[in-house]
Amino acid sequence: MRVDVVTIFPEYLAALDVSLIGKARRDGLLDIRIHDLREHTVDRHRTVDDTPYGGGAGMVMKPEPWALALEGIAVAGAEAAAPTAPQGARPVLLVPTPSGTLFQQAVAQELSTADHLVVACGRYEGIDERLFEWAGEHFDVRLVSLGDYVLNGGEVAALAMIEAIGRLVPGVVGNPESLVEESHSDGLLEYPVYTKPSSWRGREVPEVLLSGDHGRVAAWRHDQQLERTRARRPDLLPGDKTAPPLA
Ligand SMILES: NCc1ccc(-c2ccccc2)nc1
Repeated sequence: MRVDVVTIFPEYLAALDVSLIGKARRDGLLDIRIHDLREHTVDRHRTVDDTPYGGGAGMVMKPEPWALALEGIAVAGAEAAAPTAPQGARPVLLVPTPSGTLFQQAVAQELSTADHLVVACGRYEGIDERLFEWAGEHFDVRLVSLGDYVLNGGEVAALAMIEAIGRLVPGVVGNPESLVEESHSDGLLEYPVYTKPSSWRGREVPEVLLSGDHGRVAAWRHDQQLERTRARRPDLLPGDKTAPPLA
């Protein structure tokens, strides 16, 4: 998967050089490129923002630098893909924003199959809306939120989304088994985990986990998932949310 990230703070994305995603880049599984939006400004002050029409506090990001940056990426992506992929789907333009649809595991799963992901990290009060209208002609535009809170820009959310998506690309996680029993992969929160020592500061590992009875362990773990989901995220449970409490 090719991932291009556009930002005025390229250094913010240095975390993508580390750990699992960093290894996937070095292994060639993820082709991640970071672009400085200011490289696509056309004035000597390298202006990326201006005051909002209609007044109000803060500044708005100008559309032209974004269009120039995204055009260059779309062309480069198409050229890089041309020899192998037929005229494939349009690149996905992923825009972290508090006004987006909720980014969830199902969205990460869907986007992990994209050939080309372009992530636009806004700052200030956001990007001129006309940029997204223009981008719709060239990209599959996805405005997505991580949750109902506001950051100072899209970079932190971009890191989270790229990790959530990138780790699902085949080969990135060594043992695909570990992707199966994760929170949200089966619609429930994950069960509690334990490791050595079996007795720690007077606290014991649940006996069932030491029993060697794989059937009992699986049943106990599923019960724990249900109990945790009911207690912490009843909204994830299918059907009647007012299910009676556990007996
Ligand atoms: N829901 C997480 C999230 C994502 C993006 C932003 C953001 C803030 C300012 C400018 C551009 C994006 N804030 C929160």
